[in-house]
Amino acid sequence: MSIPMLELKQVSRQFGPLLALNQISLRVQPGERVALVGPSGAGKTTLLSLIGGALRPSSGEVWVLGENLSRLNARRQRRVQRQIGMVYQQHHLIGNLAAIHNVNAGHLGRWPLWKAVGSLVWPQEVETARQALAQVGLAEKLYARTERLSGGQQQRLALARVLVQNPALILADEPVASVDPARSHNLMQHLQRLTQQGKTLIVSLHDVDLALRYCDRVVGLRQGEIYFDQPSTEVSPGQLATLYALDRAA
Ligand SMILES: Nc1ncnc2c1ncn2[C@@H]1O[C@H](COP(=O)(O)OP(=O)(O)OP(=O)(O)O)[C@@H](O)[C@H]1O
Repeated sequence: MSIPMLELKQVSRQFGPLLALNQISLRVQPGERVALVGPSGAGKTTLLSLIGGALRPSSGEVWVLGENLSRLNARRQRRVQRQIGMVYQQHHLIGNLAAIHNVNAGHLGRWPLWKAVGSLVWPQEVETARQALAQVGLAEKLYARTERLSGGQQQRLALARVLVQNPALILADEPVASVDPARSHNLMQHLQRLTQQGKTLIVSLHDVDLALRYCDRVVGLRQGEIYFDQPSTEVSPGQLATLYALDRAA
């Protein structure tokens, strides 16, 4: 069997006295499309941050691409990091730069410093950036100032940056927040297409319908624990109602 893209081994994370994640074990194979759903505060963002390496577990182990994230030296950590692309609620774009510079930020883990700095004056790899923007329907926005793009366009720009990075694993934290329903479907279709090209997707979603429609596996989180983990075709309305209702009762 191939090395899992991701493996969490009894991972817990505390913030002071608060146990945000409790003994989470999860294995994700390359090419899987996994949705994290659950009520606010269930631990979805914390889980994605642990996988992305932005947070360390309080106990347990996080393995990505066969490497234990806690045991890596700086060089190997960078190598794993380059294989992880992030799409956030806030797009983390630099507003006063042209779209191309934000797209080219996807190269930063690979480009030497001189090239990254030089590209701000004389944009590098323009054709790659143009193709990535074209893939998300923004071909004509290559030199548009980022802050003049609409929220939905900025979201797609953030996705173009991930396309340029070309990671093996994409982590998306509520990527369709503050986007109208048509754009939400459009963005999810883009993400779905990426996994059809062999990438792995782990996406947190408040919209359960999107999770069921675009992901093949759904992990329900509740109060820091996995409440269910199963193919989206097998998730029942009753399970979902309980996932959210239990939290309200707690
Ligand atoms: N940096 C932090 N310091 C203290 N507590 C935190 C921190 N980050 C998260 N938490 C707490 O951990 C719990 C899980 O938060 P998390 O953001 O992971 O939930 P979530 O499922 O992503 O919620 P939402 O759907 O509202 O984004 C919450 O109780 C939250 O308040």
